[in-house]
Amino acid sequence: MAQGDVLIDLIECVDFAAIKHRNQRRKDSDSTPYINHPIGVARILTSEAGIKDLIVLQAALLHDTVEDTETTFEELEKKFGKTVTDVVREVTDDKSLPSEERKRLQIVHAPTSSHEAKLVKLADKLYNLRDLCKGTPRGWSSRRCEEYFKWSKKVVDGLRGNCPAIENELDKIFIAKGLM
Ligand SMILES: Nc1nc2c(ncn2[C@@H]2O[C@H](COP(=O)(O)OP(=O)(O)O)[C@@H](OP(=O)(O)OP(=O)(O)O)[C@H]2O)c(=O)[nH]1
Ligand SMILES: [Mn+2]
Repeated sequence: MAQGDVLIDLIECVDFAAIKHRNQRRKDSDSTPYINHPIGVARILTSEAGIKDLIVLQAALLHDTVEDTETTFEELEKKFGKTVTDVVREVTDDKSLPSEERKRLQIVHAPTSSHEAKLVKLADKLYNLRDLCKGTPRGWSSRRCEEYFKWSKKVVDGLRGNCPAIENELDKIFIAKGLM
């Protein structure tokens, strides 16, 4: 694919995700716009892990649109194609399930997910854990934060061997939290 076409495809994803997440905010003290998260996840993949795979970067930008907005997989497939959509599908929790079950399934599904989905999930976890290191999300107890670190370690253990740069950064956090 020509470089110009790659850039067009990426900007389409940034624009689509920005529109879909436009009314959402992160749970930090600044109520940061939610779109900072998917953009930051894509940036971890490009700037920290050197990933240039367009499918992975598109999936990173779109990864929370179905889970957290009214976006459907059909809509994604029509606009961005089946390959990107399948990666988003792999990293999307089924919100109809109770939270405990969703958390359990992330641990179960991590080891058998595709390489592309593992990369997105690793960057997603790194971004969220860095946020947690900066402050407690609105409405969270310190116990809930601790549980999130422990659970994340179990998910990440199933994603290992796919991206040393990101795994190394995650390990620094797990070591600092006494989990390794
Ligand atoms: N650390 C942190 N997380 C925030 C903040 N604002 C929103 N989030 C989102 O909260 C989710 C984690 O909170 P949970 O309570 O465990 O997730 P749930 O809402 O799906 O049950 C993450 O979803 P996710 O990206 O889908 O990842 P995952 O945790 O489901 O894998 C994360 O993006 C914030 O300020 N700090
Ligand atoms: Mn996310």
